[in-house]
Amino acid sequence: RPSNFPPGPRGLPLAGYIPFLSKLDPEYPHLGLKKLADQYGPVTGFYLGPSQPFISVCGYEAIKEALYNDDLAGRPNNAARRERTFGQRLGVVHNDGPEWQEQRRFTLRHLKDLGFGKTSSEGLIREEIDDLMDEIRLQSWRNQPVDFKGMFNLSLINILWALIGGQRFKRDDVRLARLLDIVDCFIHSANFTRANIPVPTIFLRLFPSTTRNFLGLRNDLFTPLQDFIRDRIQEHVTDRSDDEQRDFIDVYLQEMTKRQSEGDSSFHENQLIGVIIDLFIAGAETTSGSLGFALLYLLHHPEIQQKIQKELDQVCGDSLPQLAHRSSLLYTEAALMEAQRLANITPLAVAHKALRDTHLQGYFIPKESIVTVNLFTVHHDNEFWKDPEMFRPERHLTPDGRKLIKTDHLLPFSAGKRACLGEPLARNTYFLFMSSLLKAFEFRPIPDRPLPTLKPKNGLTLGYDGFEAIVTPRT
Ligand code: HEM
Repeated sequence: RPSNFPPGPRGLPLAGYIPFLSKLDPEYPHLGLKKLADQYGPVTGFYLGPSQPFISVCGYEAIKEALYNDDLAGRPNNAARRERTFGQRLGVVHNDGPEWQEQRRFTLRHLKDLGFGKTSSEGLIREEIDDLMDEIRLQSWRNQPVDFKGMFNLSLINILWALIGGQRFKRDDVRLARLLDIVDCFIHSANFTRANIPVPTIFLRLFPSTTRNFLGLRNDLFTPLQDFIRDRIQEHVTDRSDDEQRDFIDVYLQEMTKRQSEGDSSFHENQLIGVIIDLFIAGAETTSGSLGFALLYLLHHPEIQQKIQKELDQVCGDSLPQLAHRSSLLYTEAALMEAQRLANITPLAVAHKALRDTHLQGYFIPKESIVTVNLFTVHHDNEFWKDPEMFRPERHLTPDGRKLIKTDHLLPFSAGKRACLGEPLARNTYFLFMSSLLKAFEFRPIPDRPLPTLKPKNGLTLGYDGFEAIVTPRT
């Protein structure tokens, strides 16, 4: 250990702390790392194997410092991660340096031009809400319970795919079902901390499935998704025109042509596939998990559901809520914030990496350290929230209920240079789906059955377990 390295457990020679990682908390890595913070302090350091430093950052002060230190805005780079994108470092989520900057800026700018997070995408989101409501009406016919397992993923992939590829899928499209399975299986078979263990490429080549299972990185699942995206890109190549840019693929292809004539360029077909896979993986499960957990909390708290519905009726009258209503729907907004705080969909964000030697809370952080920010510990900060385990929307409102309290103790999308790229779209989607569903329907638990569990399904993000509810139209 270099001098002034953060305090933490020693582990074994050569293996470092690897054998003990899963023992910290067998189910949830963020809870395991929190235990280390309780013992060693907010910045804890240990080694994965003989030479890979791992820094776990917990608590508001240390996390804020880490997120705004640009030296910590890199991403781990290992062979297992590169497998997802043809053995190269591509895309936005697992990239860094000038290539990441260029791809992130381009993606964000052009998705915004296409309506990402603006009112112009409201129609697109509304179309998916209408379709989802039809499905709920169909399932709830004659008071049958509605099954919410995987219910939202399809709508969310459709919103993303409309912006990226200019199409939407039907609910019974088998290609879509397969893509959704891939995303779900990849995210929920993964283990956040083990995924960072540096495994040499030779092991991946010689024992691919053992290594993937050990790391919890099932990159082999991506082949059909890559093929699907490549086919759609080829369709765009043949039928696109320079005069009309229908979607993100058109815009990207145009940039590719322009840049390639200029020589060396980070814009190429495999890069585009990497970016699209990132948008799918980062965008669908996170938003779907947020919606599922918000509904679950409201099944557990019918009085809060009624209060939201009362506000929706007062503000929106007979119509479904729109983005324009948002600033008047303060209680609804507070309840949605509270559900995000408690659900902790991304409790450890995405792993960061130290791009150069730096310091955090006075400790020395060596270049190439993997750094995790435990957002869960901010959302469950006893001192700040007082009763963090309680679902209490009022905590996000001033005492007279007339203003929302915005605080950076609520960080579902993280912060700093690496903050979520999809935040504007995610916020609008989350608000429009939840408010529309609650305006149109009442959600109740199934009588004589235990309330559905709030215990999250583990993985790279925390998901809700499938649940059923009685859904009745509101008059
Ligand atoms: C409620 C839904 C969402 C939540 C809670 C969420 C949360 C997050 C978090 C915590 C990070 C990691 C930040 C860090 O490393 O410090 C992240 C990164 C990212 N998110 Fe989201 N996200 C959501 C929706 C979306 C959507 C809809 C998209 C795309 C359309 C998206 C695209 C991305 C991308 C591309 C990154 C990587 C950014 C980078 O590394 O530069 N996310 N998100």
